[in-house]
Order: sequence, then structure tokens, then C-alpha cells
Amino acid sequence: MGTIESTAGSSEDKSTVIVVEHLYKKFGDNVVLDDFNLKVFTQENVVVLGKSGSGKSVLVKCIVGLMKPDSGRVYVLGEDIATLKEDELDLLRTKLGFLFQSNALYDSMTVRENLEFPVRRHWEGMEQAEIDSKITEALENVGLEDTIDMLPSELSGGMAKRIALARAMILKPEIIFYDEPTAGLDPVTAREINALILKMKRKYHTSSIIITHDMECVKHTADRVLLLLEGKCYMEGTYKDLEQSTDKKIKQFFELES
Ligand SMILES: Nc1ncnc2c1ncn2[C@@H]1O[C@H](COP(=O)(O)OP(=O)(O)OP(=O)(O)O)[C@@H](O)[C@H]1O
Repeated sequence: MGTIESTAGSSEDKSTVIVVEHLYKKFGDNVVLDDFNLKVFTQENVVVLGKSGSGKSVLVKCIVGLMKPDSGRVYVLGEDIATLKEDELDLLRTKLGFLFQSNALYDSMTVRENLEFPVRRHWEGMEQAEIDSKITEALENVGLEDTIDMLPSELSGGMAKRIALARAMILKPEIIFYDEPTAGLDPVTAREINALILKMKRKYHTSSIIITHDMECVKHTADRVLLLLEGKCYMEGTYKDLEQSTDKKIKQFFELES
């Protein structure tokens, strides 16, 4: 199992949870990642901003070991992903949480069962009382204790997103991947989700990669933003840096909003 020392470099005293170095990935002639580099520091929310088809999903798949890059290195929590065996990858993934754009809730299961599922799989033999207390905490976090016996089909889009977030957080992951967390939500609900993303970070000290092109989401959740364009990191900075940029390609993201 290959490891790197989890530090950000000599000038900074912050540890990294994800390091992506010189990542290349192409499909036929379609070069999707072209020497892409990224670092995520502990307790940091990094937004990867990019247009549809720019390679955001490919990047996340390479980071979590679901896709093999053509070259380059990916370190997650100090582990070199390429050197991990399947069972080691599975173990590492238990420290990662995912909020999918589709929510990926099990339709035939109640909210309670959806939340119980990862807990039982991860902690075989856990006492029911302890499982119940984890479920209660997860639901309290997103303010939806009353939905415990409901089916996903009975939830609104915003409620389903909250339950999916509760499930993503129930194992207290060290890193959480948010895929378009506000897509398809009305502005008020989207704002509530953004607030929950911040709350989770503050409460559980989680680090995050947030994939989005919603500039309101960027504004409220990002400690740092990376703009993925033509396979490369076109710009890196804060939301303010982006907002103040006069670069045409960056301004486009703000124009999409209006
Ligand atoms: N398994 C695959 N085989 C071939 N091409 C792929 C594969 N996966 C992704 N691609 C291509 O890689 C490019 C980037 O896709 P990706 O899904 O990462 O984009 P994205 O930025 O996540 O887009 P969106 O915001 O629409 O989800 C696209 O051109 C896509 O067609």
C-alpha cells in the first residue's frame, strides 16, 4: 500500500486529504483531464466548477478509484489509490461520503431503512439502540425527524436531498463529495442545502469536494474554487477572486445565472 506524507508542503502547516498530481484521462481522441492538479486540505470545502461535459465526474471517479487515469497520481487520506487492492479501496471508501445528484435513495425503503442500511453494513452487530441514536442524530442534523417512516416518493425534492445528505453523513466521513447538490432545487431550498453543507463541515470537521456550476452554491460553500476547463485547472481562488475576474471565460459562469 503506497502512502505519502499528508502535508501540504513546506510553506504551509495544513494537512491534505486529497492530492491529485498530473492527472491525464482521455477517451479516444477526447482528452478530458490534461495534467490536472488539485489539493484539498483538511476541513476545507473545495468547489470544482466546470461546464457540463468538462470532466468533473471523471475527476471524482478517478479520485475515488472508480476509474483508472491514463497517468498521474491520486492520494486520498494519504493512500496512493493506484496501489490499493479492491478490499483496501472498499475500506478507504467507508471514510468517504457521497451526495449524488439523483440522491440515490432506495425507493422501496423508508427513510429509517435508508439510513439504517449503511450503518448495518459498516458496523455489523451494532445494538439497535445505538443504530436508532445514529438515525436520530442524522435526521436532527437535517431537521427532518418527522419523515422517519416516510418513503422517498413521499418527500419533496429538497427533503429527499436532505435525507440523502443525512445518509451520506451517517458514518461521519472524513471527506464528502457533493455532486451538483443544488441542481433542480428552487432558490430557497438551494440556500437551505448550502447552509447544511456548511453546518456539516463545522460540526463534523469534514473536508469536501463540491461539484457545481451554481454560483450561489459556490458563493456560500466554497473556501476555494478550481475552474476545470479543457482538462486543466484554468483558475484557482476564492469566490471573490472569481467574481472580480475580468476573464471572459470566468465571467461566463456569472452570466449563466442571470
Ligand atoms: N466511460 C466513458 N467513456 C467515454 N467517454 C466518457 C466516459 N465518461 C465520460 N466520458 C466523456 O468525458 C467527458 C467528461 O464527462 P463528465 O461526465 O466528467 O463531465 P461533467 O463535467 O461531469 O458533466 P456534467 O456536468 O454534465 O455532469 C465527456 O465528454 C464525456 O462524454
